[in-house]
Amino acid sequence: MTTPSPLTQDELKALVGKAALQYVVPGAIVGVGTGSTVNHFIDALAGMKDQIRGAVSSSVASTERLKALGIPVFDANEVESLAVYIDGADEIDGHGCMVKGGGAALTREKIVAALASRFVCIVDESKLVPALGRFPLPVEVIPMAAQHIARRFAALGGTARMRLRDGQPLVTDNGQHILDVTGLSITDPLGFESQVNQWPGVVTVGVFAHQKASVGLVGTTQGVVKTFTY
Ligand SMILES: O=C[C@H](O)[C@H](O)[C@H](O)COP(=O)(O)O
Repeated sequence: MTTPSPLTQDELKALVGKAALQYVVPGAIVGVGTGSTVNHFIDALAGMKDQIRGAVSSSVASTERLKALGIPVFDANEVESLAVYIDGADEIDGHGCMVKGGGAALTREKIVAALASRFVCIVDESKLVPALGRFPLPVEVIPMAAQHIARRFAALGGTARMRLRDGQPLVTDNGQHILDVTGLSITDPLGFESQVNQWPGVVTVGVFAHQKASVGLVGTTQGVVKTFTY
């Protein structure tokens, strides 16, 4: 008897991306996040595009993918609210608090998530953590404030590095830069998010605690597991 080979991380992402379709409300506009897991969701969503009005997207990359598949994309200013926002995460704790921004889309992700009544987070099991802080924390900053903000993180015991692309500071969809901060211990995600949000020059901190996930769908080798619903 042969043992089935374990699923790859990408296969787990595909599994959970497809499972998220059950949260899409027919006839509605769906909030769509960014990243490799969400890309699987977008591809699956194309199969039911005739049943939805369209999407509000959190990045140029997701917008391009949605449009290429024939899914209409609305500007966030055109909608008052969304029933559901579906997005991945770089890590998620047992309370639904997340670190996001590994794909530099954190600011628009927070904006679209804020419009939604329900945040469905789709991850493979490698993203589950007992407490936030394993993944380098992305922080979108106004370029002229980068060094000042890096010093503030150093005072908290962290090390901030400018994210580079092709040897130059990465420029986000919003024309800003990203600092990736290691060495932090985020014991109070709500308080930490509020604190960093107040620093001049911070556009968005990648802790999602005020807008945490209401549903967690986790792709595991045993199938998709719903971790919590608030
Ligand atoms: O900025 C990017 C987002 O926060 C992503 O949702 C996050 O990085 C997870 O991406 P992936 O599904 O590719 O691991």
